[in-house]
Amino acid sequence: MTIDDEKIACRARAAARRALAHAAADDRASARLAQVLGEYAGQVISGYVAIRTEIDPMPALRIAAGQGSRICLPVIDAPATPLRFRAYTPGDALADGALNTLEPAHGDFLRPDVVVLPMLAFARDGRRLGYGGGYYDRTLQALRETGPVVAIGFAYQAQMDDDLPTDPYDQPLDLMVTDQQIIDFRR
Ligand SMILES: Nc1nc2c(c(=O)[nH]1)N(C=O)[C@@H](CNc1ccc(C(=O)N[C@@H](CCC(=O)O)C(=O)O)cc1)CN2
Ligand SMILES: Nc1ncnc2c1ncn2[C@@H]1O[C@H](COP(=O)(O)OP(=O)(O)OP(=O)(O)O)[C@@H](O)[C@H]1O
Repeated sequence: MTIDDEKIACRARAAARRALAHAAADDRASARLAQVLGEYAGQVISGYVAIRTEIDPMPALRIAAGQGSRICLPVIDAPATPLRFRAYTPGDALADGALNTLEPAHGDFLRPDVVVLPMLAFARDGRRLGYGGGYYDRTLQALRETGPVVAIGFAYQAQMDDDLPTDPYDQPLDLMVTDQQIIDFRR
């Protein structure tokens, strides 16, 4: 199998585990994410609007907004380009974006200090696998080239896969928050 085929197989397995975890979800993961985001109170924090069975970061983002953080959401400009981030107040209306996503139609473009990002699978060492668009890989690479940024993965523990295939361009996570634990890969 090529690495691309291995990624496709790993995505399919992780999606099935994620769907099971999503059906049984409680609010433990949200509480953990809110706790971690509290350490970045007052900073610019990017979230996402959950699609399919992704774990929902909005409850924690609302709490972060209440702590003086500015929230933003990813906006797709074009295929194979980094995401941009638009200011967002939790509860505001969203518009249809590309690839079945929802995104802010207006608002300032911000550079996030913290990026909370979804995934299909992660490994215990901070590697991550997304849907295959390479959007977050390109985006984190660009952000890391221009200054500090903290990449926080948010997922169900069931999405862990230590054997997930990785390429040299895959951008690692700094922190991982799940329904069961917080892992800091920086130490
Ligand atoms: N919630 C969320 N927002 C996100 C991402 C994500 O993974 N999750 N992204 C992370 O990169 C960016 C968008 N990238 C995406 C890449 C692929 C698909 C995707 O496979 N979508 C479809 C197929 C859509 C179509 O072709 O119409 C699907 O839901 O099956 C979605 C978003 C930015 N926003
Ligand atoms: N930093 C980068 N610069 C240029 N191309 C990149 C970069 N990162 C990834 N790519 C390209 O993006 C494509 C998809 O990458 P990959 O399969 O690793 O995405 P993913 O991690 O599953 O998705 P995402 O990052 O959107 O969550 C690959 O063809 C890869 O060549």
